[in-house]
Amino acid sequence: MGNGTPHPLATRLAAPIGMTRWLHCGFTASGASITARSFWLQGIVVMPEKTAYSPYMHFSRDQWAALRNAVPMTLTADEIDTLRGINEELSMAEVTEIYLPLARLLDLYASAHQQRSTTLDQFLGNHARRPPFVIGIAGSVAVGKSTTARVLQALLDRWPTSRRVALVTTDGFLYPNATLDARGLMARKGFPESFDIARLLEFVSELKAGAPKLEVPLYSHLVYDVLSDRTQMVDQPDIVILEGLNVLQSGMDYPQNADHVFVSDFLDFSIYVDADIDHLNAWFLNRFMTLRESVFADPNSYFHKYAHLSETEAQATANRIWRDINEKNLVENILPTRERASLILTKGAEHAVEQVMLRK
Ligand SMILES: Nc1ncnc2c1ncn2[C@@H]1O[C@H](COP(=O)(O)OP(=O)(O)OP(=O)(O)O)[C@@H](O)[C@H]1O
Ligand SMILES: CC(C)(CO)[C@@H](O)C(=O)NCCC(=O)O
Repeated sequence: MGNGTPHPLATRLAAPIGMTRWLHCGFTASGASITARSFWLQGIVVMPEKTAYSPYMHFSRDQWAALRNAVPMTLTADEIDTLRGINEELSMAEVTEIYLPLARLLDLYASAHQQRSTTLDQFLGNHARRPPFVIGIAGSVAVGKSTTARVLQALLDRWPTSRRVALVTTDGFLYPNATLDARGLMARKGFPESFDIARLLEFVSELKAGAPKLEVPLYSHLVYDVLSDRTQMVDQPDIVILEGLNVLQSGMDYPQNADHVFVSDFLDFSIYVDADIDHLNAWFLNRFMTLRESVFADPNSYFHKYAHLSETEAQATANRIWRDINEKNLVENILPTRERASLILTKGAEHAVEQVMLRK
């Protein structure tokens, strides 16, 4: 532990970002000297989050929602149906107040990126390059990354600039269960060592070079494994949304990655979806209990073995999986990457975004 690496206990203290939250920092000389109000707690420097040096602009929900008014945006009934299909619990207020302004911002950034690429093409005398605008979405298991990614894909896909938007999840780059099992890593799914990071880096590097027809492995939550007979084709889209708990992790998190190139080196914009750890636990539990009534009944489901459990046993199982795997991974490997994001969405108990932080 040292040199800016947060102590696990320190990250445990980090509640969702807000006016009253205290932010951890490690044993760095700069961290210790920034604020006179910092104090020592069990060997950790703890300091108020809102320092004069915050690299973020903070928006309340209302301030953020107001940013959609600059350009009037309307959704047709069909488009609303599409979004309902993504997640029945998603409220339309959430789409119009949070995701529409965000899609507008991303569209502006994508246009600027296109102009920059054209300038570079002129300089290089190479007009064949088609590098996409790559958006990363990071956050805990069960925070709603997939829902956020699908809503943004649907909105950007229908945007008047009509760009082609591909959605890729890094879950496809997990090692198959057979490999994880052989390495004793089945209880470490989602941790850095469970990913084929070299393959993921090769994909993002080729993607950013504008390569055509890239084949991406697919993960199934139903069978709880990488699919051996299906892949996804990514063929020079204009925008790629790369969703996964590891998209902001650095080379230091991956000792197996000797090159020290990061996935985030290939991202043009990144979003961290954040929520209080107690909300995350509740959402994971709710999802587990809902799946138990539907998907677990399917004999192909990896969790079929849990279908017969009583409600109390099922809850205990879900809480154990949360505590021993997903919460641990969040505290040790995901939460420490939050402040690397270009934008942080902080959700409240009902999934409504309460605060938006955008890098200056
Ligand atoms: N905006 C939202 N409004 C209401 N419910 C939501 C929203 N986003 C996600 N949820 C619910 O939260 C749970 C987790 O969402 P989702 O599957 O999108 O998370 P995830 O971060 O992609 O998780 P994982 O990493 O496990 O795939 C689901 O039950 C989903 O229905
Ligand atoms: C596949 C991941 C790692 C991320 O989506 C996650 O959903 C997962 O399976 N975690 C392992 C523990 C669990 O079964 O929830």
